[in-house]
Amino acid sequence: MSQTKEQRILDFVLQNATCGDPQSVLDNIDKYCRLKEWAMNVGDQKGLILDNIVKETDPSVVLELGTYCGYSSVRISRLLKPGARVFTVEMNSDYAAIAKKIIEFAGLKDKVQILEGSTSDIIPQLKKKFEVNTLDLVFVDHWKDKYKQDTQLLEKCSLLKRGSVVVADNVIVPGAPDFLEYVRTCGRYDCTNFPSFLEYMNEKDALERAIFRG
Ligand SMILES: O=C(NCc1cccc(CNc2ccc3[nH]ncc3c2)c1)c1cc(-c2ccc(F)cc2)cc(O)c1O
Ligand SMILES: [Mg+2]
Repeated sequence: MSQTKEQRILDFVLQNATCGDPQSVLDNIDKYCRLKEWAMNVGDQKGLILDNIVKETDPSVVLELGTYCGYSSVRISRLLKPGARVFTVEMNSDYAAIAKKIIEFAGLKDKVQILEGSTSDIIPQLKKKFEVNTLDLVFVDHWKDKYKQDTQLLEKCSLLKRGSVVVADNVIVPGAPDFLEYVRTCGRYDCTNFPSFLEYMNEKDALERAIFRG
């Protein structure tokens, strides 16, 4: 059966990274996607900015929208204190299967729970089904036209508290203009833009950090 790009990324990690070493998993995904085949991981440059935001926030409960191959799940969960958790939502079951293997290879399966399905269905279940009270950090990296509606859904489901940090990837490329306009003008967030570059390319991109005011 012909392989997918995501299967080739997984194979490269299994053959070249060190089992139980999250940094080697990240380094090998970045190496493959820079040298062989581009893929939509947040990447090493935006990844360093994300690392700093995670370290500053020191979150106990993280929600990620858009798992893909698990690169940012590994990136975030490798920095968490014992007992802290990442819930990551992925609608594409092929991506979810690859991510599961990459997260397990990195030795982080006890910190990360992959929730398969649409954010629209899963976000309203987080409190009752997954025993979430509020979220300390949200990393938004799924369909760009769902960023705004899902941020509003998080508010509606009372999953954000004062100080909850929402970080969005790709606010320049592909862009999420309605999300940016919303968080910057609705009066409920303190926003900061972190200019960087599109993963593995020289094109400008940015992360946006929106801290919920409560
Ligand atoms: O589009 C992107 N990522 C999102 C994404 C894309 C496809 C499938 C899914 C499926 N996953 C999923 C998960 C949960 C969900 N809940 N509801 C729906 C749903 C869906 C998600 C993306 C694109 C580029 C990019 C491409 C081309 C280019 F030229 C420049 C830049 C760079 C990135 O960094 C990106 O992140
Ligand atoms: Mg992205």
